Amino acid sequence: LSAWAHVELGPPDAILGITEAFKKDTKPEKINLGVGAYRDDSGKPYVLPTVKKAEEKLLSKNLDKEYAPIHGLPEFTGAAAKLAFGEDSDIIKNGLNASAQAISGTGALRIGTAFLKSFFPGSKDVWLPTPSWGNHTPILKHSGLGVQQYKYYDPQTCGFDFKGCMDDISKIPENSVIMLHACAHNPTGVDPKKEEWKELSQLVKDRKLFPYFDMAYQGFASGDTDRDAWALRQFIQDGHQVMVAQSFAKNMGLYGERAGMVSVTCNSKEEAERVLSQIKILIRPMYSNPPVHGARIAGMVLSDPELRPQWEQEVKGMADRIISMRQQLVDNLKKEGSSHNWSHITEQIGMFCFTGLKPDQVERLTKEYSIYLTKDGRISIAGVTSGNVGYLARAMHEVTK
Ligand SMILES: Cc1ncc(COP(=O)(O)O)c(CN[C@](O)(C(=O)O)[C@@H](O)C(=O)O)c1O
Repeated sequence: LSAWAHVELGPPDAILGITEAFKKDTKPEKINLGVGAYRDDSGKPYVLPTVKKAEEKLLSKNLDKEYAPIHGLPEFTGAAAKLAFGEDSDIIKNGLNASAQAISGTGALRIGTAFLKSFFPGSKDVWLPTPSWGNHTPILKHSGLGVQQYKYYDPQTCGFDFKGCMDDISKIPENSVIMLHACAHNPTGVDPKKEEWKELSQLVKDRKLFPYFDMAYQGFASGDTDRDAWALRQFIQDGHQVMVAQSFAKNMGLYGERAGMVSVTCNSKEEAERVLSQIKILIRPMYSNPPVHGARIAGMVLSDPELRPQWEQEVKGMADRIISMRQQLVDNLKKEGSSHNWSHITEQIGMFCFTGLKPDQVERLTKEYSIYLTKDGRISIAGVTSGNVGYLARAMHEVTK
């Protein structure tokens, strides 16, 4: 009898499994709106020109392939910290951030939650918005933490349930961890307004909650990297200690290079050194040290005086294309004669649109039109192009008549 006779076939991943199904579909008009990966207007993956330029510069340096430090390449972690906290942030000036390169945003969340499990002095429950990124719960469970939820999305308006969110947060037990999406909330695309963020910050402080920011889309939401880090920086300005997970998958197109970082803000340089030492002890038995190529690219793009401004333009270009696709989708839905209010499609921000489609309507889009999206009705606007937006609008109109 095989040792694995008892192993059951697990379900496909709710998000990445959509791409697997899409690849099997042979219909020419098929559209993949599942995974949050940017495509240009011809539906092709986009390698940023600054990333290509950085790779050429790196190649000419003939670098070795030695191990990176456990907590990553300093030329990456230093630049990534400035991107998140701001070029002239006191956190950076006073060395108050304990920052470790991670295996993209997922790795940053995994290490950060493992650190919370071992060292957070309060509750081991982490409070997620409802809904949140599908992988947040499995990551928290992997780290041995509990998962609780607070209200966030309002299905009636397809917008932010600010009142419900504040009510729920006011009931979260003190000294718990609260997960916040810094910008471009996944899966809803719904972000609090600045005034609402300020009230959330005050309430999180009153409740003595610890904010863990997941910032996977900095620059990709509004097109401006400072604007997209506003909530994180506002919380820090309001005196919160924070943990933040960064990803360069979307804003630098480094999906498969797995470049990310986890940072914890501390009260002194000495405390940051103690915290980092413990993060390194968590990393070493997990994967020992991170991949160097993506970090070298990201570090160079962020700090090279010629590449940095170009990159900011490229990120803005991606954000702008998505914003214009949102508008074109709404215009086409109107042209199809849809009587629904689709204004949430242009009010939401970032990679995703929470359409409000019901599971049976989602099912029809896939079965009858070969349009692939997650069961919850989330579509990646990055998969919409001027070539397929008309077909998408017609299909959405047909299934929502
Ligand atoms: C909120 C959030 N946080 C972290 C990540 C991690 O990303 P990475 O590990 O690649 O840096 C994603 C990516 N989420 C997806 O875009 C998505 O929801 O489709 C997709 O990449 C994924 O892995 O699910 C995300 O949406």
